[in-house]
Amino acid sequence: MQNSNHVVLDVKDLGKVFSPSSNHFSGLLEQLLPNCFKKSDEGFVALDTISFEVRRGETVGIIGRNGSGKSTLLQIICGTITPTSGSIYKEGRIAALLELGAGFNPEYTGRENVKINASIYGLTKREIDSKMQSIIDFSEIGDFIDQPVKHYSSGMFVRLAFSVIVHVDADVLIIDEALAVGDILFSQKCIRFLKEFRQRGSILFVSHDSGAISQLCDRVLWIDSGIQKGLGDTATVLDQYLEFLYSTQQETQPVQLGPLDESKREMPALFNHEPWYDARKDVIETSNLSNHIEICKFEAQGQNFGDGAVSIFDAFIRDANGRKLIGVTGGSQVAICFSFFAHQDIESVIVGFLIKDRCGQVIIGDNNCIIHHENPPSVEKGKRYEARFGITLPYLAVSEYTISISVASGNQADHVQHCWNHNAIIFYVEKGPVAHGIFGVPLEFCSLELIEDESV
Ligand SMILES: Nc1ncnc2c1ncn2[C@@H]1O[C@H](COP(=O)(O)OP(=O)(O)OP(=O)(O)O)[C@@H](O)[C@H]1O
Repeated sequence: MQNSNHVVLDVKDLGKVFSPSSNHFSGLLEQLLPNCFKKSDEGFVALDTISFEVRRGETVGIIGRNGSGKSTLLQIICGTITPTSGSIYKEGRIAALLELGAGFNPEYTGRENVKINASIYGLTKREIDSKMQSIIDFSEIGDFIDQPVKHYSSGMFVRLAFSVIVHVDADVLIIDEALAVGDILFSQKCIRFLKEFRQRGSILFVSHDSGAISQLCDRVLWIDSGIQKGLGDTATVLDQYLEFLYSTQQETQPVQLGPLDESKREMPALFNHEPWYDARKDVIETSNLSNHIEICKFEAQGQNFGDGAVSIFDAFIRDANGRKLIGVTGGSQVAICFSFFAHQDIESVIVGFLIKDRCGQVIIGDNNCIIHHENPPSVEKGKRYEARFGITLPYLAVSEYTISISVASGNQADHVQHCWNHNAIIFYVEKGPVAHGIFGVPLEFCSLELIEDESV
């Protein structure tokens, strides 16, 4: 289904204040993390004037750190918590997968809980009976369906609860984080269902997993400490959120440096070995499957964040001979490069890049941590440097891509961002040989062998 302008969920100026006595746990958290908490005279402000809408056929993601108010918001929308202020307009049948086991009675069997749950969603007894086997099959919990759910693992709870909402013909699905529980095969099955559901319904999806959010969501709402920090297209809001997670640092210093004139510089060959071998290379390169990639110029004014100890002033792609490229084909050896100026001496420098697709999903990302693990590089104040990552480009699927680049220091687990540039390089792929998947790799051979002849 195409997104329409028809609004199925309209949340306006929603607020929630928990009374001080309502939860000892939040009181404890408040003592431990005082900066994360806002108080009002009446109690703890869990949500403060949240407004957004979900249109028919749209998938909206909700992100935010732990305790930011995501579950509270979903519970208010589902009617299990009353808001302190604001209003909600809802249309159609809403099915929700909230916290683990919510809505299940632990003493009843899985089958009994399915009956109760499905009837709450408005299914008749006849409908429930006709769908029961399919619900059990989807959940893959087998004979456990006749055990009391108090004996279920958390994964089994999610399987059964998800299976119920798959079968209730909802117009709007509300999913809280739950896909993180359970095994990867079931998670993939759920993601496949949600992708298919998007064709006919709307989804509100809470997750800490920006990969899942970028795969599924058209727009994202970002909440922090109960305050709406962002609402907009997925890639933009995920970038803002990432920036915020690093935001203990100050603004980047303004970039005033231009690219260096390379016309008089000798550039040595960057690679000393052959690129990959693809048995289809000649066909691909001489046909309209050639994976031509058009590269845009570095945008100095692109979004930066970091503590400003370095300024990135150029980013580009070089070919194997070191020439800056405006176009390239998938399967070529290239170096993803960027130059920066060091405003101070820095040790243990980490340089890295992320290639993301149009939805903000990371396709490839790497840094120098492993290659330089024995001898991490340092930079000196007042000097310019160029970071280069030599890779063989895979064949990329038709899309628009961006490359984010960064300079940090420390180690993989614990580092300070000096300068992160979102979307430093933008490039486009208009055609290519990728048959399935996100990108293609060389097909070195493909054969069909006779292994036994039973006709003789
Ligand atoms: N019943 C309650 N009484 C008092 N405070 C509550 C209550 N329920 C939630 N809170 C507080 O409201 C805040 C928001 O909680 P909520 O569970 O909505 O956050 P969240 O974003 O879903 O977190 P997480 O990502 O960890 O699931 C937290 O500080 C929490 O302690």
